[in-house]
Amino acid sequence: MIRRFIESIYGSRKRYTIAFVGLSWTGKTTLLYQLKLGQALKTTIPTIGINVEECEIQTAPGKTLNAVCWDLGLGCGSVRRMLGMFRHTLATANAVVWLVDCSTIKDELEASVEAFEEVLNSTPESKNLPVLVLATKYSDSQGPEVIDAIRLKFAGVLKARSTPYFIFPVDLLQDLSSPSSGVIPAFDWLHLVLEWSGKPQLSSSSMSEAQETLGDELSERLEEWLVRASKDTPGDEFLSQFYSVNLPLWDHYTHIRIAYLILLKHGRQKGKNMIFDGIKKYIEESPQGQTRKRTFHFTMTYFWVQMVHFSIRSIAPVSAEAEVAEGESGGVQQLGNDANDDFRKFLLLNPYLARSDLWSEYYTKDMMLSQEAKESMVLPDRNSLPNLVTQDFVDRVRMHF
Ligand SMILES: Nc1nc2c(ncn2[C@@H]2O[C@H](COP(=O)(O)OP(=O)(O)OP(=O)(O)O)[C@@H](O)[C@H]2O)c(=O)[nH]1
Ligand SMILES: [Mg+2]
Repeated sequence: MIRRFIESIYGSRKRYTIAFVGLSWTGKTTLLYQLKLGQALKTTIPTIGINVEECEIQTAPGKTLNAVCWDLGLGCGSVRRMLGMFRHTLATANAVVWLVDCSTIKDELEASVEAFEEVLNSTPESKNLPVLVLATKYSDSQGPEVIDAIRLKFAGVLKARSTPYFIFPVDLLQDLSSPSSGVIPAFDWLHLVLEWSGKPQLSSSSMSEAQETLGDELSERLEEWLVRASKDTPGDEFLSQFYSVNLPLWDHYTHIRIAYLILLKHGRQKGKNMIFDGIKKYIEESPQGQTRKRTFHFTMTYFWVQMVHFSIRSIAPVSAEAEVAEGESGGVQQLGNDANDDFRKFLLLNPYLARSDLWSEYYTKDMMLSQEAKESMVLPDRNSLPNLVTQDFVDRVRMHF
């Protein structure tokens, strides 16, 4: 089913699907936007969830590799923790691009190879995928011996497979046309391999096989949410039910959809207050038992508003929401008939939002459950909340295209 949603969102035009994977901070997002925008991002922040872009990569004069590229962020977790979520992408991918950071191999090479093996073994399909290993930040490293060390370590896993692989040193911050970039030769190799392998360009793996790989609790919840969203009342009606304290359920899904719809419609500044006031009112006036006598939690509400807003901006950078928020025009965006489809797309690209305990990546339990956090906004004591610096940069570049 997840595959069907992906196809309904991105269409079934023939092109390759390529998954970018690797330990944190190895350059996945930088690579994605280099390929998409032809320009390196000046700053990035750790990716929570998934970035996906359609890229047209000029691999040789007159040759274009059309690819849907998935940047599989680790959020604050490890590759192992995220495997359940990655599986459905890997099950439909035509190739894996694995990134390993040359400048940290002393500490991370071992972990990278281990994670690499886990990823390749995570689905029946990924076992047979061609692999391009990009040794990133090569100019910051000590030169060819680093690549030798990477080759040696990865050889154990790669040689045991019968599918093509290659390791390329690259510098993702260099202009793609610069000889020290290395990105184009690497993708030229991959392009040749993909053409040569003659695989259908959208993997033909049967849905049931892909489904079998979705054992993970979060994947199951995501599927449940996607079904629920497809049958849910249209956006404006859902919001009317919220304002009139008459929603059928009051659960995590409901909260995420409320935040999504209001932020989309009213922008962040006005929307945030509407969400806060609306939730307070709902808790006070809700039908007996529906909110199980929960009291309003300031920091928790702020946390989810921030995460949903961040997620909206991550997938729809120059959306009406952004214009309303940035223009501060006070305008109201009408929710279209396809609001349910948009919400499904939103969920699909931001699956981590279905984790009701996501806050624990940022706050300790003691902090979040404290009286102070309940009554006012307290800052995270584990990791800082994601912000929009990177995304704003991407938006600005995009607007010039
Ligand atoms: N010098 C140099 N810096 C790079 C290169 N690739 C990425 N970086 C920098 O490394 C940092 C991490 O890059 P990201 O693209 O955010 O890495 P990521 O793999 O997406 O990180 P996560 O989302 O946390 O997993 C950024 O500061 C990049 O500018 C490279 O090839 N050379
Ligand atoms: Mg990233």
